[in-house]
This record gives sequence, C-alpha cells and structure tokens, in this order.
Amino acid sequence: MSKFSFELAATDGKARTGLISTPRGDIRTPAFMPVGTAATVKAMLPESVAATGADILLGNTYHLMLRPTAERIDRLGGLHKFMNWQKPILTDSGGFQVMSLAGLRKMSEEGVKFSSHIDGSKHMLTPERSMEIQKLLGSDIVMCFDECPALPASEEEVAASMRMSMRWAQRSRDAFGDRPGHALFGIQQGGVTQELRAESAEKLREIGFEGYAVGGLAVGEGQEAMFGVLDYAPDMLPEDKPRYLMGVGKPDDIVGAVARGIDMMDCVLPSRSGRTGQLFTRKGVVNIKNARHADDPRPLDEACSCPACRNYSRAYLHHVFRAQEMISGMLLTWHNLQYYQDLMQGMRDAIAAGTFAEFQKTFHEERANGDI
Ligand SMILES: Nc1nc2c(CCNCC3CCCC3)c3[nH]c(NCCc4ccccc4)nc3cc2c(=O)[nH]1
Ligand SMILES: [Zn+2]
Repeated sequence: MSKFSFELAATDGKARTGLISTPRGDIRTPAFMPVGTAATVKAMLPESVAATGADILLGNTYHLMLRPTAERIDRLGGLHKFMNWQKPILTDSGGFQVMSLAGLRKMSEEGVKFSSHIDGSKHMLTPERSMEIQKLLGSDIVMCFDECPALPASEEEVAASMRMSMRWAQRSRDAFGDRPGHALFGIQQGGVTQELRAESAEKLREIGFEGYAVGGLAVGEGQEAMFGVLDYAPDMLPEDKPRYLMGVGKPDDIVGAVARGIDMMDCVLPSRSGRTGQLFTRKGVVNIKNARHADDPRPLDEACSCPACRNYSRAYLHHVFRAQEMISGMLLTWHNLQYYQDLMQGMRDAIAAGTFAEFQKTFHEERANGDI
C-alpha cells in the first residue's frame, strides 16, 4: 500500500504546480475536482468524467449518510466500487451541507442534530461520526468536521465558530486513526479577519494534517473580499502540503485562486450551470437557451475536444435544451467539465513554463472581447 504524498514540481510567483500521489492514483495540481454528490456526477458516466481529465472527484457525507447510508455502501464494497470510479475520491465532512440543506438543526459542542431533507428522519453528525462515515465510504481524502459560519456574522461569532471548528479538528484527527494511504485535511476558518485566520492556521499546524483547506469562503462575501483573504491565508498553511479552496468557483475565481497559491478546488457550478444551459468558453459564458443560437451551424467552441463541440452545432444544443431532452444535460455538463479541466491543464503548463502571468493576461483579454 503506497502512501499519500505531495511533490511540488514548479512555482511561478505564488502559483504552484505539482502532484499528489495516492494508492488509487495521482492528482495533478492545480486540480479541479468535479462534484459527485449522490455517488454520481450528474448526467455523466464515470468514464466520461475521467475522459474530461479529472483525476479525483468529490463525494458527500451528508447526502450519502441519508441515502443509501454509509453502512450500505460499505457492505457493497465502498464508494469507489459502488459508483465505478477507481481513482481518488475526496469527501466533505457534511457540516457545511447540513447548514445549507437540512431542516430543523440544533448545534452544540457535541455536533449537529438535524432532520433529513429527504424524509425528515432524525440524524446527528459529530466529528467522530463524520470520520466513521467517511471511512465506511472508503474515501481517500477525508475532511475534518467543521462549521462554516453563515454570513452576516460578527467577528465575535466568527471567532467562536472558528474555535469550535478547531476543537472539532482535534476530535476529527483523534477519531481518524492510523490509515496509511489515506489523508485527513484540516479546514482553516476565521472569516475575513486576518488574526482569526492566523489563529486557525496555527492550531491546525499544531494538530498536523496531510493537507489544509481554506474554508469559510465563497459564502457570499464576493470575489474582492475572497481574494483579499487569499492574498494572505494560503501562506499561513504549510508550504509542502496541498492547499484546497472549498467551493470555488467561477473560472475567473479559479485563476485568481491559483495565482494566490491554491492547489485544489471544487464547485458544483460547471455541472449545475451546464444543466441550466450556461456554457463556459474561453470568450465568456454562452447561454445556449438564447434564440440567437437556433440556426447557428458552428460548434460551441472549435478549440474544445468534448463531444458537444466535436459532433454538434450550437443549433442542435439549443434545440435539445429547449426540448429538455436528456442528451442536453449530458452534452452541456460534459462541455463545462471539459472546459474546467482544460483551464486547469493550461495553468499547470503555464506555471511549469514560467508563463503564468501571460496565461492570466490572455485569459482575461479573451473574455473581454465578447463575440461569443
Ligand atoms: N466542510 C466545508 N465545506 C465547505 C464547502 C463545501 C465544498 N463543496 C463540497 C461538495 C461536496 C458535495 C457537495 C459540494 C463550501 N462551499 C462553498 N461555497 C460554494 C458556493 C457555491 C454554491 C453553489 C453553486 C456555486 C458555488 N464554501 C464552502 C465552505 C466550506 C467550509 O468552510 N467547510
Ligand atoms: Zn466542448
């Protein structure tokens, strides 16, 4: 059983490119991780997700503990076997999803009591239970059980919440146990307050993790405030370990985060917006629902290698979207995930070549020119 390790290959300014090695395969960084909430990346076969270039995908403790339950997935051989994805899987710890999805929630030092948004059944998540669920799922990268404070929140509330998350991080570490080849990532909290971010980073370093996430962002603070935090927060985390920015984001958020030293990101945006007809291209977002595409014989993006761009016209994509045909979600999701993976590959190449500044310049210029 080989172990979990991270090698930096090159840096360009604060941007880094490297490789996370795990027993289930390597993850090229900077990496974008598609979200597979209910043991599926919606509208995609696993082999299609792999074909886009994704090295790792996300599973979700909250959804899977409710349905079909972690115990059932364990009995059936674990999440990799269950969903036919043999590469690495990272699972979030569930706390964030409880706060955004569950009904009737009761927070305490122990954890969170909540009722299922599916059938109203009662559940409890604690650091210990979250570690147990993620172990039953068999995920390769496990996230600490944390609390992400909802905005607006006073500095005192953010401080108290961060300190509870740090106590939960210790309990997560203690409950995780010794699992060679698997990783436990700590999650930095502290809102947009530098001193609180520093206190959180110090506590996480003391406990010691195989990777570190920047949490508590992309919760409505806006890109400027998020970048403001990213101008200092990643540097507070150990330089030789992966840095994971949770829940991000739009393509320009991603480029800006990589420029500030982030190695991994996840977001539902490419898949969710694919299903609503929002298509990401180098020149900006195309809304395929718009009538102007009805007679357009051109591909969406002639530079894209995905099936939607290789084999179909904009007119066809417009038609199947309007007709709400199932192939629409499949093609549009595939395109958006391919766009995100091509964006990551472009950044990995640029950082390795020392041309990341030019990459950023071209990225923004192409989008500004419109005419998509
Ligand atoms: N543990 C934890 N998770 C966070 C998450 C969930 C990351 N995706 C998990 C996947 C696992 C399964 C589901 C997702 C976040 N997501 C966001 N923003 C998403 C913003 C967004 C929402 C909808 C559309 C686009 C962007 N901020 C986050 C902060 C935290 C955090 O502090 N702690
Ligand atoms: Zn495409």
